[in-house]
Amino acid sequence: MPPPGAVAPVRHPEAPAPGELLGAHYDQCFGCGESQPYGLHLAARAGEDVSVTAEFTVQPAHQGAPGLAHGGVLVAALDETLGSLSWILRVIAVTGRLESDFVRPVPVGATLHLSARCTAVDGRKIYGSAVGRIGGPDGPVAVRADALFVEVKIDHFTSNGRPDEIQAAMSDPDQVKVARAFEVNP
Ligand SMILES: CCCCC/C=C\C/C=C\C/C=C\C/C=C\CCCC(=O)SCCNC(=O)CCNC(=O)[C@H](O)C(C)(C)COP(=O)(O)OP(=O)(O)OC[C@H]1O[C@@H](n2cnc3c(N)ncnc32)[C@H](O)[C@@H]1OP(=O)(O)O
Repeated sequence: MPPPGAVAPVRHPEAPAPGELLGAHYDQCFGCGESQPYGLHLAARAGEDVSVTAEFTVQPAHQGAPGLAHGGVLVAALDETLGSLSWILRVIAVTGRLESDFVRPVPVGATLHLSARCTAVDGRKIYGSAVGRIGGPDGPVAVRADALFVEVKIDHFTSNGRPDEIQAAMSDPDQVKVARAFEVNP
């Protein structure tokens, strides 16, 4: 729950337009990267205000029980969708806390229709909620989560990530472009 002093989130003036595909923030990301064979390959789009939508189809590699998605994978999908709100706020943030409810089992082959919105901002603390529905964008809720993200600087990654991957990312012009987009924040 956001504290009493929290304010409404503000859509960044240069945020992608509603409906625009956001693309991967890192090609090796388990959530959205194209280069992760068993990743979620989650594709997120900008929504109205400070919101996003995303889809993820459960693959056999994502099973927990026979024919059912692993709960941790579903939480990863919620986390990734919430993280994509960064593109709308133009702020780099990492998950500090994520509380999830599993409401319905999600079979392999099902597409999870996700939506997330930022509910409040309090300094570096960013609050958000997400749901995942099955059977269609208006289908029943299968999973949901409330989260607190904390704004960080780029050195959160460069100081803590394994040097091999950091060096590879910093020498990839596409990756540097993504990082730069978040550095200017009026
Ligand atoms: C060159 C390569 C660049 C690559 C990246 C480039 C660009 C990225 C761009 C876009 C991103 C787009 C999409 C991202 C999509 C998905 C990603 C998924 C997100 C994740 O999957 S990300 C991984 C999991 N995540 C972590 O790996 C975090 C580990 N963690 C920490 O790194 C620290 O823990 C941190 C930074 C969270 C805080 O540390 P800190 O020292 O900076 O700040 P501090 O502790 O003071 O907290 C400040 C205020 O938050 C409150 N607070 C903190 N944690 C709380 C909790 N759990 N519950 C309640 N309140 C909490 C405090 O109570 C205080 O509140 P107050 O100010 O009121 O006192």
